[in-house]
Amino acid sequence: MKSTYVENEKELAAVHATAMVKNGMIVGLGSGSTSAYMIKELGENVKKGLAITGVPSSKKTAQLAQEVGIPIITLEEAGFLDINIDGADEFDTEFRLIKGGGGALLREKILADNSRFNVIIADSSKQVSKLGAYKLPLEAIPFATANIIKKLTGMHLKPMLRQTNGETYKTDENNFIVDIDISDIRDLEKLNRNLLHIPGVVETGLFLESTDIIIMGKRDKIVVFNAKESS
Ligand SMILES: O=C[C@H](O)[C@H](O)[C@H](O)COP(=O)(O)O
Repeated sequence: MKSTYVENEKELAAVHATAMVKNGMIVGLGSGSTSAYMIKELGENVKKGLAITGVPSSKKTAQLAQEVGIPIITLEEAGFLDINIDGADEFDTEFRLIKGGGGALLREKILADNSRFNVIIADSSKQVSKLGAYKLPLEAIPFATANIIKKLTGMHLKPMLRQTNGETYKTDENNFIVDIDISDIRDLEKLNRNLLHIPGVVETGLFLESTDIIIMGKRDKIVVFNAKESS
């Protein structure tokens, strides 16, 4: 069970971010517990008259959005998103993220890539000076996963095939997740390129360039990091 203050920080950041969602917008809806706060708040705003459409990044998020009354459409129907709001497992001072703790990294990265503006919402435990205390998730196709794991072992990345309740975890796209240890890696851009070169690795949870703003809850305050202001 997470401490109450972490939950408060998540909710603070999530609610703050919803103020950026205006009438008529198409909104990318992230996955995970922080995004769930954002989706519930947006649902409240929809009940009060906010006219938006959501594009969910996972089946779980789609279900929650429907439960709280946010009309949802597919990415194909949307074409492009006005804003995308999502959580993160870690972020550093260069606006780089590890995502995919909940297994939704592939659709999340596609939404981030198809959005005009990307907002990350997080509690303060997600802020790190160096990415990698959290394991980096990779999405891999089942046919290739055993051999991918051998390659990753050879790269000293300590791969672990993700399991839940004794079964191999499957993503919404019916792929597997392999979690790797990147704590010793210095050049994340190079690592990401190398990982994506392995046939059968569909995507990585490294989000290196997509983030515009990070909204972080810190105790009872909000801290906003703006990528434009820092570059
Ligand atoms: O796959 C899951 C997503 O990338 C989440 O955004 C990430 O794991 C953060 O989740 P939470 O808000 O529950 O910490």
